[in-house]
Amino acid sequence: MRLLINSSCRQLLGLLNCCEGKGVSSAKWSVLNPHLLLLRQNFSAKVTAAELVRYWRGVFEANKIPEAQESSEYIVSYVLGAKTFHSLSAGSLFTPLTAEQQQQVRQLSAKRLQRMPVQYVLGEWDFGELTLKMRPPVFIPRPETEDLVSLVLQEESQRSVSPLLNVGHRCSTAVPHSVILEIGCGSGAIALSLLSKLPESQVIAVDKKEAAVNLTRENAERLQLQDRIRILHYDVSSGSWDKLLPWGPVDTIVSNPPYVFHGDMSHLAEEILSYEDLDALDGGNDGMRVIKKILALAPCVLKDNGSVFLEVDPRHTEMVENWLRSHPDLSLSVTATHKDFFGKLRFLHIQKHKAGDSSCKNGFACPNMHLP
Ligand SMILES: C[S@@+](CC[C@H](N)C(=O)[O-])C[C@H]1O[C@@H](n2cnc3c(N)ncnc32)[C@H](O)[C@@H]1O
Repeated sequence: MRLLINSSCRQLLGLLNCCEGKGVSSAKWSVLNPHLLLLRQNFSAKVTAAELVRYWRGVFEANKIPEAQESSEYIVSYVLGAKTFHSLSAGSLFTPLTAEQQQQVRQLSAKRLQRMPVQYVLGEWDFGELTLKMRPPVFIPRPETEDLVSLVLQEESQRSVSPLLNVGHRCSTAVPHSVILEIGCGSGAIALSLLSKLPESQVIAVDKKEAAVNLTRENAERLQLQDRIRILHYDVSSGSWDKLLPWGPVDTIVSNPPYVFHGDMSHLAEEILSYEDLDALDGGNDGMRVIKKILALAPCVLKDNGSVFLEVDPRHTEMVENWLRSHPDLSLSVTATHKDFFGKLRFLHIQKHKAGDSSCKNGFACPNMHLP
């Protein structure tokens, strides 16, 4: 990293000498080339947020760092205690940063220059209305997954207005609180968003990676949502399922599983390949390695008519339908597909049919768990 900065400074000094010698005024050059601000910064402590953003954008661009403008805005805003550059007041935009603040910006920018995703650089990121701690290599939640949460919330709101429940001789609109199982919780983005919106619900959040389990736990405590969540170190390929039922069969399973086709993995951005856990993304040759395990598990832990909500690759919508048709013993079928905000088929709603052959009795081996 230091090498990168040093070499770009050396090049810059060469360029400066060369250009000023050819009659380009230094004032004009400083507009053309934000690198000059670094040199200025070394001589003068008075650097404003706007100037720093401009300067680091230039350094990032010179080093071919993607999203140079956004990266520098996020870093400078973070150091000034704001979420976005646009939310900074005019006062803080043009007030010089202290030496400590400038140093913090330098340290964070140095990480970004090493292609670290800005979410890990800052150590936190927003998902919906929650601010979550981020730590490599735990998967960084993507914005489209917020729509997966919305689909589960929609289903929950329908449940709460559905048929009147007969409570003894009285009728009531009360619906028993739902139990939701999230498979592959990562930082806890989905599980904690659901808990924060569903004050009566309970969530079991599982992940096969200890780093993810720990981060979900930390985020749950930071958000004070730890009382209604069980966070378990669990691999859905393990073939066991009884530990997933602390509250009995679940109403809903939700998952954003690893679903990238193995052949597509090498096309991912350097930021992802170098910092994120590739196991969180790689879905095997057909992208369905973990999806099939979730579907095989579903009838064992779901209530009758329970739902599975999955985020998938657009190619999976048809593949999953075909796979479920060829496994009728699972008693599952796709009831809806939904597009993401790019218009790509991204989400599947799958439902368990009412008590079929596959319904599993708690404590007995589930016949579906050994499907490939
Ligand atoms: C795409 S990430 C999703 C993380 C989080 N739910 C989100 O949307 O930000 C997939 C997660 O599934 C976990 N995972 C992968 N294989 C698994 C398995 N066999 N059993 C349980 N979790 C698994 C990974 O560790 C990773 O945290």
